[in-house]
Amino acid sequence: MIEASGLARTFTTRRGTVEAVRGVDLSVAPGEIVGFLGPNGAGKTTTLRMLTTLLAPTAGTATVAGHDLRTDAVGVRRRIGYVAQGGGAGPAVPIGEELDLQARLYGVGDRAERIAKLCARLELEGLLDRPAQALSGGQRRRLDIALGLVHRPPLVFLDEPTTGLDPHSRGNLWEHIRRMRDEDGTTVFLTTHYLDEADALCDRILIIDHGRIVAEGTPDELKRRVSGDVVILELADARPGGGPDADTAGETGGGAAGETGGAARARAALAGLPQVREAVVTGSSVRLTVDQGDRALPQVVRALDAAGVEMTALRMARPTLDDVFLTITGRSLREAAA
Ligand SMILES: Nc1ncnc2c1ncn2[C@@H]1O[C@H](COP(=O)(O)OP(=O)(O)OP(=O)(O)O)[C@@H](O)[C@H]1O
Repeated sequence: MIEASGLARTFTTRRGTVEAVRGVDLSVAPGEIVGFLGPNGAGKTTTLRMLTTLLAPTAGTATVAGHDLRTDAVGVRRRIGYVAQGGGAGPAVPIGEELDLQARLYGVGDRAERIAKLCARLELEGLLDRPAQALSGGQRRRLDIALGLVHRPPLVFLDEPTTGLDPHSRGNLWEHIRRMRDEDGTTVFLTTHYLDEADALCDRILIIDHGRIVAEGTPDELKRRVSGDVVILELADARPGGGPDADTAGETGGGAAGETGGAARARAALAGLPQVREAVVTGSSVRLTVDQGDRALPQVVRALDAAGVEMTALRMARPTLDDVFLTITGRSLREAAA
């Protein structure tokens, strides 16, 4: 649905040249929800504006929804929907008229039917007499999406769709975006700087920083690639020698001298498991870094059982996308966006 190669854009300002996008290659399959994630100023909007024909690339080529970006911008525009970043109060006309005008502009034949269906789908029924200024933030974003979808585009671009919405409205909008794909097969390309949004909504994520794509994959792949999963064990008996009178457990890592009895036995039992990459002991806790935690967990339990190591608790934690960004760029996404 999208194939782009070496897409770049520089801006010339009074202060000099800004390389907003420095050569982006990307490929989006039909029916995918792809998230373009990065901090403020990373180049997300500039890339989106190029892919939607609003901005000419300085270099690179792309085919979008079957049409060449450089030679057939009109063809691209007919086949895509673009929902720009939120903001602005919108015109004072009733939203029903706004939707009707948009449908006329695109030459939609069955306008009334299309608008009724979209409004039912996006929970805008009963609001058609109101102007956009009289809508809540969530309703306004749903109207923006309805306007972008009125001509049934197979591909829709959403620029930061949930920025400024409260958590309930964000969750609600995610549902609508998912349904758009599940029920109509619409391909969705969205930008966001919310990690939870990319994680919850997207099949695949592209991470952009300083105008370049620095990582790409499903949310799970990205998290696994960077840090593995973390399993935390609480040992019933972590004291030296395992005896009831022993006192300090101490902090050890990597099998240091003075490791406690239970912890030493746990480490020995886990050493042979291929999925366990690292074990760090802190007091009575053992923190394991493992590949594919859901598969490793039963084996960890069996190995500890066989070695007679008693546990009081066992939990698995997944690395977050923020960990991914931190590992790749050396900065947290929040710091980078500040
Ligand atoms: N018209 C312009 N003229 C000069 N510089 C620009 C222009 N548009 C964008 N830039 C610069 O290009 C870089 C990328 O901007 P862009 O808006 O694409 O980032 P973004 O990732 O979408 O950020 P945000 O999350 O804040 O929307 C920034 O340094 C920005 O200041």
